Amino acid sequence: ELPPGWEHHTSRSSGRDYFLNIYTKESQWEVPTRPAKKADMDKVQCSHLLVKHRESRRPASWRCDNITISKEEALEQLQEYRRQIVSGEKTFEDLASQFSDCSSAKRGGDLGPFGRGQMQKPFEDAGFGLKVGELSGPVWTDSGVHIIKRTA
Ligand SMILES: N=C(N)NCCC[C@H](NC(=O)[C@@H]1CCC/C1=C/[C@H](COP(=O)(O)O)NC=O)C(N)=O
Repeated sequence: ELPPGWEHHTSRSSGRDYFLNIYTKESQWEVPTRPAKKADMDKVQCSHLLVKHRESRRPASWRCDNITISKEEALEQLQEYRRQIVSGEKTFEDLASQFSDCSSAKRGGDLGPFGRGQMQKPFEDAGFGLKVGELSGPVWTDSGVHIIKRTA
């Protein structure tokens, strides 16, 4: 008998049993011993690619200690990254790791889960407005201009 919130499945490829959390859709090989955790609806998890410009609140980053490009130039760069992601030429994580002006670049842009009140408002509203897996258009904050991917 499984704890509540789990489904018992058999993997088609390996024939092994696995267990599916019916709330978060996460699966695991280990037999669950505790009830499945529900999605923490008041939090979202997002990754972002930030391009800073000379009017950013902190016009510096791990990539560049004095950022002088204009807002227009930052937007052009960001739109090119977005095009490459949407076309499938590049992955979000690759471009964020290489080009994001946020320290989260080291984690492919991942900011971890956050609730309301933590991020600058335009970023928060964009993140909470995305479906899981969806990619935002350009989002402006005092930090610069971002594209955001909601991951959970
Ligand atoms: N909770 C988590 N993971 N960290 C705390 C985030 C604090 C928050 N940060 C932001 O809103 C900017 C925009 C979205 C992401 C973000 C990242 C900024 C961007 O770079 P900066 O303008 O700071 O140089 N780097 C770190 O904070 C804020 N209220 O200022």
